[in-house]
Amino acid sequence: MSNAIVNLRQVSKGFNDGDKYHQVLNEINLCINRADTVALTGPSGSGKSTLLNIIGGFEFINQGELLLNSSNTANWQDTHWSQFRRQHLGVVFQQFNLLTPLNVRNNIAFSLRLNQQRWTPWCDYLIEQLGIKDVIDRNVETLSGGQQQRVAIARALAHKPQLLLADEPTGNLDEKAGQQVMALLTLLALESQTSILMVTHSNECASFMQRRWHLEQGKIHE
Ligand SMILES: Nc1ncnc2c1ncn2[C@@H]1O[C@H](COP(=O)(O)OP(=O)(O)OP(=O)(O)O)[C@@H](O)[C@H]1O
Repeated sequence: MSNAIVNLRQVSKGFNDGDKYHQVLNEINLCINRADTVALTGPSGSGKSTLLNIIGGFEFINQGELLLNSSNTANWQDTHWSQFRRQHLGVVFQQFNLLTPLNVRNNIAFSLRLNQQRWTPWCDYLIEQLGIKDVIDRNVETLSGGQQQRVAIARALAHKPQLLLADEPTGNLDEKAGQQVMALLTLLALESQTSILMVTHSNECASFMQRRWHLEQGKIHE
C-alpha cells in the first residue's frame, strides 16, 4: 500500500478574472508521504494558498486527480471532506480562527469534541511545550498575537493529525519568536508523525523543513 498521504496528479487550477481565465496551477504532480515536512515558497500570487486550499478541500481542482490516503477525492461529498478534515487534518492559517468567546482550553477541547475525541496527556504536553499553560483559562481574545498563534498550533496538533497545512504560521511573530515556534512545531509534528506542508516567505522558517518546493508560473520546482 502507498505511503502517500497526499498525491496530486496532473492537477490544474485557475480562476475566471472578468472575461479572462487566469491559470494558477498547471498540471502539477506532487506527493507528500507520512512524516514528510515541506516548505512551500514562491512569489506573491503564485498560488501557494490555492494549493493548500485544494488539499484541504476548500477549493476544487479543474483538472487532474487529488488522492488523499490513496482515495481519489473526485467523488467525495461534503460529509466525506468534513470527516477527512476532522480526523486527519490540522490547519494553521494566518488568521488563527480561534473561537473568541472561549478560553484556551475550550478552544482545543471544542475542536477535539467535533471528532469525538477527548483531552489526552498529549494535549497537556502540547500546552506545556508551547508555553501557554499559564494562560489556559484565559479568553483567547485577551492573549497576544504570539500566544494566539501558539494556541492555534496546539489546537491543530491536538488530535495528532496525519497532515498539518500551515500558511505563514509564524507571520505575526518577530524573528526570534518565529524561530522558536518553528523549532517547537517541527519537534511536536515529528513526535506525532504528522506531515507538514507550510507556506512561508522566510528562508529561516523553510530551513526547518526537510524538503522545499518552489511554486512559480504554475509549476513546482523541488
Ligand atoms: N477565489 C478566487 N477567485 C479568483 N481568483 C483567485 C481566488 N483565489 C485566488 N485567486 C487568484 O489566484 C492567484 C493565486 O492566489 P494565492 O492566494 O493562491 O497566491 P499566494 O501565492 O498564496 O499569494 P501570497 O503569497 O500573496 O499570499 C492570485 O492571482 C489570486 O488573485
